[in-house]
Amino acid sequence: MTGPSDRKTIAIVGLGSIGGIIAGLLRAVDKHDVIACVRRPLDRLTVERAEGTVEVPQRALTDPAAATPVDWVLLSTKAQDTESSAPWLQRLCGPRTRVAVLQNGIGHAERLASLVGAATVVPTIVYYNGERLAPDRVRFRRAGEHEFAVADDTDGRAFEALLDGTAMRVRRSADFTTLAWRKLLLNAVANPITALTLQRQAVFRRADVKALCRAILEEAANVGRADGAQLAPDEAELMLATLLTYPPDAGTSMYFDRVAGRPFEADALTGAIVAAGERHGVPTPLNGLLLTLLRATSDGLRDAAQAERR
Ligand SMILES: NC(=O)C1=CN([C@@H]2O[C@H](COP(=O)(O)OP(=O)(O)OC[C@H]3O[C@@H](n4cnc5c(N)ncnc54)[C@H](OP(=O)(O)O)[C@@H]3O)[C@@H](O)[C@H]2O)C=CC1
Ligand SMILES: CC(C)(CO)C(=O)C(=O)O
Repeated sequence: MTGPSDRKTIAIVGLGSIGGIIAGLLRAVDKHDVIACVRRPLDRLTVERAEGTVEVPQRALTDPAAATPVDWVLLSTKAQDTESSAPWLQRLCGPRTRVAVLQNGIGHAERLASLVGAATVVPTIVYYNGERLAPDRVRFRRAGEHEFAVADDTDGRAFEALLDGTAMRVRRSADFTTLAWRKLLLNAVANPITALTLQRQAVFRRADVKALCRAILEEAANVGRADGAQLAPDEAELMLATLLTYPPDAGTSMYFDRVAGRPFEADALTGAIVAAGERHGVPTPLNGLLLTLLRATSDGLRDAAQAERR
């Protein structure tokens, strides 16, 4: 049972697919004070999910100057928007604040180190699938046995406790690096292929796409092993099998960016694999090719959006 002293203040920066879902579910349980840190006003949130739709009022701030230090920040912007979240982090972080990073990719702590002052960074792996249907409406799909993974330490346990009552299942692991690489492998194929083909996950049912994914995954897994991840000899095959457990009509975060004409999270995902390959002397021709295509497509979307605004 939550006592008055267990009630925490939680600020969520990045109220999109992933942040909208966790904000809505935390608010519904009402064990903590949830503040949405947003760029446009928001007073309600609806989360669609298999167990039933949740509709909650939402307290929101639109100006970082109005924010004060909180117990927890949940950062769920795209990785490339981390820098632009700095004014929020500056106001929300104090020495007793924990900043849980709800972003794909590896190296969360390094990405955040210069932005959080004396606060503690808590890396997380997000397994659920989110789709933003409107600024105040998100769709939540579970994928696999857990919604999150964290390190099995004091901060990881505190994150798990924070979500108590939300029905979010948190895996604690003594080998966070391996889990982070496994998730990155999934993103190495799921995100680029859906974004570049402009198709939802049904595209992974094609034999030619599966063969391509297998080759991309084998290359990326070699990099992960060199980076310290304990990956199985048949990790590529395992990841492909995991990918095929997603419903064919599920999208990916990068697919939604393509549809909306937003820049891609290319450098934090495929780019992280290529960069780690360079560091360890492991060749990455396929991931390198994907990275070039992603960057070129992403820049094209940005240029088209700018031209439309003129
Ligand atoms: N979607 C998914 O299924 C999954 C996504 N992830 C990862 O989760 C992270 C978030 O992805 P996702 O939720 O899909 O992304 P979205 O694009 O849906 O949401 C990102 C949100 O960040 C907000 N934002 C960006 N910059 C700022 C800023 N400076 N201040 C305040 N808000 C800001 C955007 O606001 P605005 O609306 O104003 O643009 C938007 O609401 C990514 O790292 C992604 O890879 C992980 C697992 C699954
Ligand atoms: C694994 C997947 C595809 C789940 O939504 C994801 O992490 C993303 O969309 O970024």
